Amino acid sequence: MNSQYSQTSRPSPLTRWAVLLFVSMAMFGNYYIFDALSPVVDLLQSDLGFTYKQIGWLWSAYNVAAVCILLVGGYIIDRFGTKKAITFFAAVCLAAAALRAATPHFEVMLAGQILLGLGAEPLIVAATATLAKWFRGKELSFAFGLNLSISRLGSASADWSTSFASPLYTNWQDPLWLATAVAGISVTAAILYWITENRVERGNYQLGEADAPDKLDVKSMFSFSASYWYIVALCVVFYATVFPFRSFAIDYFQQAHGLTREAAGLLSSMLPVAAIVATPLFGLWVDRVGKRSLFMAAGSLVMLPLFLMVTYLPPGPMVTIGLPFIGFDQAPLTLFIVMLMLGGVFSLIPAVMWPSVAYIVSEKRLGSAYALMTFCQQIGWAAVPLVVGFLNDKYLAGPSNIDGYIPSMWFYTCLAALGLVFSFKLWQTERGPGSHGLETITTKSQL
Ligand SMILES: C[C@H](NC(=O)[C@@H](N)CCCCN)C(=O)O
Repeated sequence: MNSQYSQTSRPSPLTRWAVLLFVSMAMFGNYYIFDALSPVVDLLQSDLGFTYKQIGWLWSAYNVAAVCILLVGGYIIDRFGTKKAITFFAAVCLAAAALRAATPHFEVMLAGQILLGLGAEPLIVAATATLAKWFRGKELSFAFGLNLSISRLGSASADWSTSFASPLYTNWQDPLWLATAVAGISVTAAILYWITENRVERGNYQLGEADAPDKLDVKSMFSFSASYWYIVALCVVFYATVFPFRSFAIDYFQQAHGLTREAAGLLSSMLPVAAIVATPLFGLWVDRVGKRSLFMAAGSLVMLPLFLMVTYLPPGPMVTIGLPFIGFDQAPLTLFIVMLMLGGVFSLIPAVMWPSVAYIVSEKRLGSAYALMTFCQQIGWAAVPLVVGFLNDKYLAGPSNIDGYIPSMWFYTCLAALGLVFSFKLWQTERGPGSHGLETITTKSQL
């Protein structure tokens, strides 16, 4: 791969890290906009009379749109290049955020979420392609880890907005306008990346081409190995559990556990906060020791009891949670521990799972492999909020009937159990003759 680059004419490391910063800022905005809906769930209900089912639809609309665009997103990125694609998709996200904030009508908000799905997921794909282009043969995994950390900071900031922007939470609309402003950061960062890459191109530096990263190759998609499909299956159930749980978490902590919005936001932010710190560290660790499928199985095992723990365990004493500059509040110890554990799993599994595909699939099919994996992920992730919204409505979940949340917690647990089965099957396969080296390949073994 390095042969693609002319070593004498490569851009400086400073330029590379500047590109990482700009692309990561674009991702920061992307993740913030998506997560900004969670802290206003109760306001959408009280101010606008939305049901849980409608709110479930708002999230699922994002995924349905993403599924559709993923079929052509790779082509758009390849055809127009990453700098134009990132800027274009960031602008789509900005328009989506504005549309979502503009009117109290459910249909308009739904259109905003659809537009967000059309912009946000291809932006993530384009960002991955950019990192591959700029960091291949260099610090690629580390760059991915840092990129994911900054993205998660976007998610955490949306949760923290319940504290640092608490005056906005007197109505459903102002927090969504704040998200629109953050989308402006994404567009600005994308333009800065465009300018940087233009300068590099004018300076006759060579970047090499990224692989076509996420173009869906229908013909070859069914010929991947069993290990690949176990990873895809784990990816589907893992994200179909964690992302919807996160989407409903702030409201759930408020309604079922009586927390203030600030405390619920802080508690929910434990998930991305843990991931910000731990994701690159887990990546470095796994690179050193291998044992990737074992790590995935261990993560799935830790996740299994967590939703039942928040449901059935006594809340325990109130403890102070929070961060300097963001704020502090009180939350039950049990919830705090569960969120930290979930944060650990949310760091471990993505840090191991996505790079593992690169060991299983040949480089020239990596784009199709990631596209297919993301495509399947979106379908699972689209379906679950609908089911959870349906269960919460059916069992009349709310502050006066907190048992109404139990069915959805069991539903998450069943998904987590499936994740454990798939990761265990992967571990079995990778310890046998069908192994791809997930357990054995380490940075040392590749020297
Ligand atoms: C790396 C992975 N990203 C995804 O799964 C994206 N397809 C969706 C992210 C949506 C967050 N707004 C991750 O974040 O773990």
